[in-house]
Amino acid sequence: MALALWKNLLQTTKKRILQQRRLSLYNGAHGYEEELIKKKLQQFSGGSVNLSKEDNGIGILTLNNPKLMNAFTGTMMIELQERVTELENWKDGKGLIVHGAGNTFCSGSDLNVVKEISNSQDGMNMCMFMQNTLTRLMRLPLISVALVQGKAFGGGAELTTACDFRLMTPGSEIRFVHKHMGLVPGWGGAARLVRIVGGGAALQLLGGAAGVGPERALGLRLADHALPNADDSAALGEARAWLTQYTDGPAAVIRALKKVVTAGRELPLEAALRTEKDIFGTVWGGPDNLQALVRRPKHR
Ligand SMILES: CC[C@@H](C(=O)O)C(=O)SCCNC(=O)CCNC(=O)[C@H](O)C(C)(C)COP(=O)(O)OP(=O)(O)OC[C@H]1O[C@@H](n2cnc3c(N)ncnc32)[C@H](O)[C@@H]1OP(=O)(O)O
Repeated sequence: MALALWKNLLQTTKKRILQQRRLSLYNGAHGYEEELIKKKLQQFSGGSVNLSKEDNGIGILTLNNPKLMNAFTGTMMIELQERVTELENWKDGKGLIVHGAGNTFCSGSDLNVVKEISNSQDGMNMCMFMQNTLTRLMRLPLISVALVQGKAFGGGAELTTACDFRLMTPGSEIRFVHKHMGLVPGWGGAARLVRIVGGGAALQLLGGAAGVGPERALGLRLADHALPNADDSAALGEARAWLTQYTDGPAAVIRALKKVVTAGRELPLEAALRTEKDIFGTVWGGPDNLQALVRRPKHR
């Protein structure tokens, strides 16, 4: 009995590790040394990344380092990875809101950390670490929203692009400041930005390194909606209400919807079609489908 349980646990753990590898971009074959960079990042502590999972299937991910405008310390990068793993294992989840504490989003990497890891090996490992985490965040079977209050600068701007939608409050600003730091985005922000706004607008945003408020962001299709309220809890409530219009419904169906969109977004057409077929197979004839057939709703 104990042996069977142990074997089961081993198998589940192996499956989970394999799944994380499949969803990640980099491994040892790419010269990526995860344990090395985690050990390094662990030295730079401060702030936290918190997750609360609500009964409505919406997760609230909070970047919590308001003293530094929610800049990412080393331990926050590690905590973000841990929270993403938690979300991958949350089978009832349907949506996710990413926001910052204290009425602001995130001012990127903590510049004190950047200075300490400015050598090439640490820089490449940190870049791969954050790309892995943000790619897994983007691929979660949850409809995700970045709630941009205050400033989303540098890596903070990059993080917004790993969400499906960006909502902006009055006075908020997304700004790719990398040029002024002698850098280009390294957390996958450029590749994702091109897919969101197109190559021309991405070059304007990166080359100009200027702040973009809600109105211009809506025009560029960088933002999906402007919220009326800048106040912390009111904005969170409004973001929740906005997201609920898309997450309302059975978890299995909402999660399957996000998966077919991820496939369409990332795969060549034939592979995306095959994936869509496989995901279709998971809901066809399933409980939600059979119940709908009994109800026979009219979609007037
Ligand atoms: C690979 C790295 C790259 C990436 O990941 O893509 C990066 O992200 S590099 C970091 C890019 N971000 C920045 O350069 C932001 C720098 N900060 C600012 O421009 C301003 O602080 C602000 C964000 C516009 C806010 O200005 P303001 O409202 O006037 O507040 P303060 O400047 O007084 O900020 C309060 C406090 O927070 C500290 N702070 C802010 N951002 C960071 C940061 N990224 N790293 C470290 N510390 C940060 C700021 O220094 C203030 O602290 P004190 O000086 O102790 O008061």
